Amino acid sequence: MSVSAPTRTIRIGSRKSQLALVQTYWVQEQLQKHFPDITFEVHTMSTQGDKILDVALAKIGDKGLFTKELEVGMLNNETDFAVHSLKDLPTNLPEGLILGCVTERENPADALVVHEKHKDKQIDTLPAGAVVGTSSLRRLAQLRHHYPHLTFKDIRGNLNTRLAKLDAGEFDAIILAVAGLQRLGMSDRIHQVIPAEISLHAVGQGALGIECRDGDTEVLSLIKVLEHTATAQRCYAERAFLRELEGGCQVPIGVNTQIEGDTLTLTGMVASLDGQQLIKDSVSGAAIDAAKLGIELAQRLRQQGAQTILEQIFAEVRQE
Ligand SMILES: NCc1[nH]cc(CCC(=O)O)c1CC(=O)O
Repeated sequence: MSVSAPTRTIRIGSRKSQLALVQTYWVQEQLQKHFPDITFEVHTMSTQGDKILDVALAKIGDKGLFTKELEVGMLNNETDFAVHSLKDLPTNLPEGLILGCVTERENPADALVVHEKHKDKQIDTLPAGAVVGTSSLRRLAQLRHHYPHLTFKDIRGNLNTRLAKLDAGEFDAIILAVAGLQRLGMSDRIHQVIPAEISLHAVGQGALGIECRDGDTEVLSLIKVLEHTATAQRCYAERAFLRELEGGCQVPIGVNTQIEGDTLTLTGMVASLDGQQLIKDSVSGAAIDAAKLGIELAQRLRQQGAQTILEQIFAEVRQE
């Protein structure tokens, strides 16, 4: 009697948002092509971040707002790996889990999306008092620094909700990640790609991070086929920089990375919430020493006053 080899099923954890699903189905499709004999199943879950929609993100101290439930699924052996927007994945992962793969990055920059009445404007020509929506302290601090005449207002909800609020006239403009709009087929809403000189992007922005169990060599060998080395090196440098600086809450930290040959250049900034202080510097070195470069840049910014800015922010958040 012949017994055919049982087909292995790999279970992928994902959030339910439209963006999360587009990203997870992309990973599923790529892996299915590489491994036609394995079945890849998507298991969706709601995370805390999907449920709490009425509180400003910056005030929710808990990191891993969009990842915790997915991590519990892997630790309980209900799923085998999880697909995240890398920028939502905390720099310190729970015991037993690792960042197993970083995929090729889309444009990591931020985009300006404007209300129709400002279609002839750019970020530097929006009128004084124009209301700009963002929930990110990083975007807020950098834009306030450059454009103190603009008014900033918190905005929450998924991409479609935010765009609807903009179109309804609640905001003159909003800031969103270029990558998210591209992945959802809404590139036509990108009015301006904000230059890195004005706003450094978030750590990991535009890349996907695949998290799995530490030591699960089978799953690791599968997901590694989607790894993009240059993106991974850039993101390891960015994540080391953030890990070295952050405290217990969201902080205005931005980065930019470039790779030329074997050399990686990491630029990073820390700003005060009012945008009045902004400390920025760069380091270059071997791309294979990515994490070391991140730590080195963090130490340099500390020496230039970043520590004082961060302590002030931690104290303010604690008081609220
Ligand atoms: N937490 C929100 C989030 N997480 C990932 C993206 C976009 C895609 C990316 O940066 O990879 C977004 C939306 C945004 O910032 O506009």
